[in-house]
Amino acid sequence: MPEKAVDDVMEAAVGAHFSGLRLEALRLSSPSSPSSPSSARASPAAATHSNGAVYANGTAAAAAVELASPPAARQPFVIGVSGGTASGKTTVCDMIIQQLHDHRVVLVNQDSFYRGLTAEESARAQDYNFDHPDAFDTEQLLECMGQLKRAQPVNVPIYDFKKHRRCSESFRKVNASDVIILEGILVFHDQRVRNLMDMKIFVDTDADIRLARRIRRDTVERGRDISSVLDQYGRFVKPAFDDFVLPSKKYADVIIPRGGDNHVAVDLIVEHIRTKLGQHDLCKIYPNVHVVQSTFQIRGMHTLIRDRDITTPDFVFYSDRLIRLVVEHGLGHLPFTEKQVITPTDNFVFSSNILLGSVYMGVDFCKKLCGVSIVRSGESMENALRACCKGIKIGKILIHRVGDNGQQLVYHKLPMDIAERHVLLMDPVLGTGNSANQAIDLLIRKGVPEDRIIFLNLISAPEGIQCVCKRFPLVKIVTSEIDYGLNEEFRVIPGLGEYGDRYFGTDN
Ligand SMILES: Nc1nc2c(ncn2[C@@H]2O[C@H](COP(=O)(O)OP(=O)(O)OP(=O)(O)O)[C@@H](O)[C@H]2O)c(=O)[nH]1
Ligand SMILES: O=P(O)(O)OC[C@H]1O[C@H](OP(=O)(O)OP(=O)(O)O)[C@H](O)[C@@H]1O
Repeated sequence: MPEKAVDDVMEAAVGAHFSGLRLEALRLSSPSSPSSPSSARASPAAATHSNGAVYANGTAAAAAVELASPPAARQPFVIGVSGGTASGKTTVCDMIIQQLHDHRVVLVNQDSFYRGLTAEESARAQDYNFDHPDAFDTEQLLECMGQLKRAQPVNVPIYDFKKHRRCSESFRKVNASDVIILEGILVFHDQRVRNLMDMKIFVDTDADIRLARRIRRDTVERGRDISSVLDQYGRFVKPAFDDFVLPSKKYADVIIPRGGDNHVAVDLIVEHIRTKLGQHDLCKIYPNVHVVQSTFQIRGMHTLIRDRDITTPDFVFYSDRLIRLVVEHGLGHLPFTEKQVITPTDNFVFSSNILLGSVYMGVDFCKKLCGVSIVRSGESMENALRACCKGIKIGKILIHRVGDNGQQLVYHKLPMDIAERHVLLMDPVLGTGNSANQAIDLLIRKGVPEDRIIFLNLISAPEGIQCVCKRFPLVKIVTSEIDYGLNEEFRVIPGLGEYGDRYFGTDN
């Protein structure tokens, strides 16, 4: 916490009561500690790691170990879509892209990797087998897909179906994305290409329908006459389908009959992809980590509060909206009991001719709970909790990092009977996890069972999640976004800067 902010809290604490609990002790930067928030984190007594980064003592050392290996960027989800010629692969891909509108999705066509014919081959294009695996430059395809999987942009070649060759000067720039769809007649043929895929879809459409479509498409869009289309079909397209495409169907995870007409299949596929995308890899490793399901609204609010140029009132407004969502989500992890109520709407009982209200089978909220905010930023979450849970008791924890020896002292004011309550611990930013671990440690020493603590925050660094989950595997973490990682100054990146300063307007 910057010194100015510390003074403000000190001042406020002199006579202030928070939620009926008097704040007795505070977490402060010591006078000797530098006012810069970043240096306040890495104390002079901190250990220097072999990579040159400096880490604070205590539990931060655990985070330091994690920092040794940079957080893995989230890998894109790769979907392979195969099927015979004109089976409707493009339509299926378009439908998936449309339905995944709140994610970044890119389409890569295997067609783009046609080798392109030499002048000699071009002169006899009617004798060239475009449906054989050798017609594609699979090495280049693998290279491009590898780059995209590493979240790097690539230049994909552009193939001209009329001239049977690549446009040598122009490329299509494809950016890194959440989802990559690789589509083509032979994308399941090569095992190395298959291995890149998280999901394989085979579009299965009757051969006569495909042939009819192919005739229409090749004559209208690709400048060919019917007899050449039928000749190519009989000599190359059908034999290659039988020899290469159909045998690769066995690798598919999902087979879609009738292609793009099959809306139910596409809906189910999209639902599955959504679930997979919603699960950050860390959520798979640590089942107690929960990320609020992303929507355009949530991403829009994050875009606003992360923008360094946003005004303080707007920062507060959109933070509050996000906090409310996180709090509601967190409350959803509390235990409940079943409860029935009678609604005012009459329900006719035939046997006795009596009108009764209708029965609603519901649940009852957990009563024994309280909030605990980590001062100062955590206090920004108190109103949202109060708005959801009328009259809830809220305690405070303030953590002080003593400048020279890195030792951390924790002062607190907590409800007397906290050991009997479920605790919603609040702090908008989970960085190294050091503050959260100190707070959780204190709660456990006060008798709160580990599995009754739910830590609510807006953004988490993977390092913080690992640090908390390793030490307290039963604590639930509820967050609205997991960021890329920490920088050398232990700040979350991309992050949102000094949350407390921005929220309370102490950032000048
Ligand atoms: N004559 C000719 N045919 C080509 C050439 N390049 C590719 N093809 C054909 O293009 C076909 C591949 O495209 P398709 O899979 O049918 O096209 P698509 O648009 O992805 O198919 P759907 O979306 O499933 O309708 C192969 O069967 C090849 O025979 C070319 O330069 N000349
Ligand atoms: O996970 P960590 O690495 O411990 O970092 C997270 C802490 O940093 C922020 O507080 P800050 O020190 O900026 O103080 P403030 O909340 O009082 O502004 C945040 O609110 C957490 O308390």
